[in-house]
Amino acid sequence: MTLALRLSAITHRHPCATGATLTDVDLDVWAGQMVAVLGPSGSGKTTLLRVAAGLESPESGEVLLDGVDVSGVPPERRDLTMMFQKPHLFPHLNVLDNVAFADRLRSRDRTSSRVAAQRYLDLVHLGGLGRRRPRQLSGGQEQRVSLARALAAQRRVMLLDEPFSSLDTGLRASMHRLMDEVRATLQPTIVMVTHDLGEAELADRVAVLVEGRIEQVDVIERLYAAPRTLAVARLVGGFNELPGRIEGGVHHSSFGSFPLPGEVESTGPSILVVRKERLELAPLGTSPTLTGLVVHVRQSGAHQDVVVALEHQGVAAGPRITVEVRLGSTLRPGDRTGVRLPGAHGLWAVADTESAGSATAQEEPGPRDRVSLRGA
Ligand SMILES: Nc1ncnc2c1ncn2[C@@H]1O[C@H](COP(=O)(O)OP(=O)(O)OP(=O)(O)O)[C@@H](O)[C@H]1O
Repeated sequence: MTLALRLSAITHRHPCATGATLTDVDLDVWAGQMVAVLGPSGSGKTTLLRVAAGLESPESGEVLLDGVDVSGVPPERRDLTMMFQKPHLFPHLNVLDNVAFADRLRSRDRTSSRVAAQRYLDLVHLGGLGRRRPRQLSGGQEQRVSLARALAAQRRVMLLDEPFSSLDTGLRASMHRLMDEVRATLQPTIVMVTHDLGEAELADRVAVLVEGRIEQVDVIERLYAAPRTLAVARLVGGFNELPGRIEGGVHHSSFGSFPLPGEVESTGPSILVVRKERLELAPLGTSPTLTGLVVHVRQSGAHQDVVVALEHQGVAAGPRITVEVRLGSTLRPGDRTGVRLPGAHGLWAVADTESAGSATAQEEPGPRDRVSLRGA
């Protein structure tokens, strides 16, 4: 596989901003693949795309296209195209000529650029709308035309900045299906920024950006199963958190001692992060791992989330954990219940940097006071 785009050690600071917007960001994008940059609002996603496109200059670091440093190359001469949340179609051109525009810029003759544009319009299922003006299109159609135009430009890398976030749920789902089709047909190289986990699932790999730093680059399944940091776990969502400490591959807390999978190798303060769908409610008589009081039962999509305040020394004042129940629950708030944790293969732990930070003031933590992931 060829490395199409590499962002190497990018640090960026906006003029007048107090801190850096991006810090030491590395990102590799292989030809034909799609990488999603997932992060909360303000984490620096758009700035990262703008640096790649040459619309912002980083304080340090390099942007390489096919191995060539393009840091000094202006945006219009970089082999990249950008697609935004708003389509930005040319209002005075019809749909076909909007899509043919990049070819016309490359001095291709009108007829053959229109023939090529028609193929891209067919690909986005708007083959019959070539003669319309952009104002005669719906929002979803405009975004399809915008996608066709970006594809027709045939640039090395497409940079998509939350392109579907202004569409309603149904249209967004149909754009996601279209992206799958387009990727299967043309294998474009794509970097797409999004704050939507469902959208990130379209990509081959997801780079999680939090406060300007890449916290993890992984396939989506690993983000669900093995987040590297608490920030990643919280962004992905659906994790319960039990603070404690790891010693010898076992997580210890006032709620018990739980062996961790072999790849979690650490000592020190750490938080057991357990997915809500991996927990089970268990009757009290069956020696459950934990006990607690139901405080809330709510519908979550097709499932129910049962929120349980854990008991510690007979008082239900511990952390609240959520158990996802697929078949519905007869439990009601105020009921006492047991909860069973999965075996080691379903458990994961991340460094508790907040506790580790506060420990520094009282005691000097040892050099091994962090969670590291063997083989991750
Ligand atoms: N031109 C600018 N000057 C100063 N600060 C800026 C500028 N543009 C963005 N910022 C700041 O940089 C940070 C990152 O902004 P950016 O737009 O890259 O984040 P984002 O993750 O794309 O956010 P969103 O998802 O809300 O679009 C924010 O704190 C923002 O306020």
